This record gives sequence, structure tokens and C-alpha cells, in this order.
Amino acid sequence: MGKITLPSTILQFWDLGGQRDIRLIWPRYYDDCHAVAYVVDATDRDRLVEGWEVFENVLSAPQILGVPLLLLANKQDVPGSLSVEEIRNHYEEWFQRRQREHAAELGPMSPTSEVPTAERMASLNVQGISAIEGTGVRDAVNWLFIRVQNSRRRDS
Ligand SMILES: Nc1nc2c(ncn2[C@@H]2O[C@H](COP(=O)(O)OP(=O)(O)OP(=O)(O)O)[C@@H](O)[C@H]2O)c(=O)[nH]1
Repeated sequence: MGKITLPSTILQFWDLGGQRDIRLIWPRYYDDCHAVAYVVDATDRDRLVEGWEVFENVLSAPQILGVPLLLLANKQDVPGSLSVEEIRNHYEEWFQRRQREHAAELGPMSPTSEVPTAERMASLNVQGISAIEGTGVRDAVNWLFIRVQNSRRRDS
């Protein structure tokens, strides 16, 4: 857990490990979650698809519906890492492919509860960071602060 103290609020972060067995405890945190910052390793092309599957699983939790989503493309300090735009495109292509596969499995007459691609992509902010060098972290925190504050205002 980490805390960032800002003049008007304290942001509290829970860093939930990405290992397979640790993912099982993530849902325990969903009830009190005001935003999701999902970190992917932008140097690891081979594991991106697995990352999107896990991400989608998180987003399908009812408690997560409507909370601000920040996708962080980490390791931007490494030459050749995927850029923010490449990560966004990779996720969008994967999401569209998955929607098509689901539609094909369900057949043409089945009602769909799928989220339209445009809606999903519009709700998602993608930013580049380097956790090691600290670049992009301030922008990410500012974005989270503003979005959480705005969604609190809407709720009250
Ligand atoms: N070059 C570079 N390496 C990084 C960066 N962030 C993390 N690493 C390295 O990536 C490896 C994994 O980092 P961790 O912080 O253990 O990753 P994690 O996602 O928290 O791991 P889990 O909690 O097990 O999911 C370590 O060797 C880090 O030094 C970064 O921004 N740039």
C-alpha cells in the first residue's frame, strides 16, 4: 500500500501483484475502489494478450463499472518499448477480435451484453510511464486525482 498526500486529499494505492495466484484476491479490493490503474510491461509483447484477458476480467466486475480506468504502459525508458499509441492499438485490436469471436460463438440471433468498442476505448486513458525513472508518474497521479474527484462530485 502507498499513500500520496495532496493539498486537498490523500490518495491511497494498493499494488496488487500480477501473479496468477495473487489475482484471486483482487476482487476483495473492488468494493472500495475509486479508480483502476492497470500497469502493463510495454517491453513484453508476448504477454500483452494475457494482460488484456486479465484486464477484461477486472473490468467485468460490477463494482468496477464506471470507475476511472488508467492503463499505464510501463518501462518507457527501455529502447524499443511499445509506445502509448501502440499499446492502445494493440488493446483495441484485441478487444475487437474478442468481440467478434464472442458474437460468432453466440450466433446472429443472440442478444449481446458486450460493451461497444468505442465506449470501452473512450472510457480508457492510456499513459506512458517509467517506474524506474519516475517519468510520467506525476501525470498519472494528477489524472487519477482529477477523475476521482469528478466522479465523487457526480455521486454527491
Ligand atoms: N527498465 C525498467 N524496468 C522496470 C521498470 N519497472 C519495473 N522494472 C523491472 O521489472 C521487474 C519487475 O518489477 P516488479 O516491480 O517486481 O513488477 P511487478 O509488476 O510489481 O510484479 P508483480 O507484483 O509480481 O506483478 C524488476 O526487475 C524491475 O526492476 C521500469 O520502469 N523500467
